[in-house]
Amino acid sequence: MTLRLESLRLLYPDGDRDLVALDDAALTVEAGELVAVTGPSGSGKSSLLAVAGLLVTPASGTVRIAGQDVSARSPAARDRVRRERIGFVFQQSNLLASLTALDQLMLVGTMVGRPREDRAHELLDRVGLTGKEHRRPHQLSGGERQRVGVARALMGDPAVLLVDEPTSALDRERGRQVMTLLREITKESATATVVVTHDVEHLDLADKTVTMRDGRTSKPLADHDLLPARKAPADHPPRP
Ligand SMILES: Nc1ncnc2c1ncn2[C@@H]1O[C@H](COP(=O)(O)OP(=O)(O)OP(=O)(O)O)[C@@H](O)[C@H]1O
Repeated sequence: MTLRLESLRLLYPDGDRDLVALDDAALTVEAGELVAVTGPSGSGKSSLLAVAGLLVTPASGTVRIAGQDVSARSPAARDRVRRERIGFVFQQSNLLASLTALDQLMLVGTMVGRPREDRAHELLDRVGLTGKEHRRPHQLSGGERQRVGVARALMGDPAVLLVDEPTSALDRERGRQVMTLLREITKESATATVVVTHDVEHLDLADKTVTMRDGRTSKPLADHDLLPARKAPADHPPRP
């Protein structure tokens, strides 16, 4: 399903005036596509993710999933869309300290009405954590915790995957593994994936990159626009 954000404007009260966090921001992410959102601190990246995830209601503009305007619905209906259609992966993985990896997934499975242990095992296997299902967060590395976070987000079979700074707490190699995993999952599960990242090093793993500045989104750039030298020549045969 396609995620489409159109003409988003988001204001935060700031003394006697409003701070404009999103200003005519727009983004389209097709199913099976990973779009990176980058930009300086305070440019509106987290705000864009919060609006896309129906956590915050914009002053104007729309959030469409599969063509339907889900931003205009009642709070209860938006909660349902969030539960049934959207998966979140957070910066610090946000795992519950007392739960094992398996139980982190089962908790979300229960919340979305699908507490399937076989699916939880399958997902933990998919993110490379077979044998570590019964470990608690403090018994896992930072990269492993982040991978539990990815598996957990997939328990509800989301159409839209929203990921906030997945590599910021990881070293370069582990960060790249997590980004590679997100790319693979996006293709396999056909999610419309948005990854907010400061980490320009891994932008080649995105299908498109959008840069934010002062609440505005740039025109999306494809990988080959950003990094022409890295593309294999076969991808770009010389024009006759
Ligand atoms: N809850 C809030 N109340 C008031 N202003 C806010 C709030 N959240 C964010 N802002 C402001 O909105 C603007 C956009 O913030 P946002 O967090 O979306 O930026 P960001 O690009 O994600 O930044 P960073 O990279 O530092 O996380 C900033 O000027 C910020 O100070």
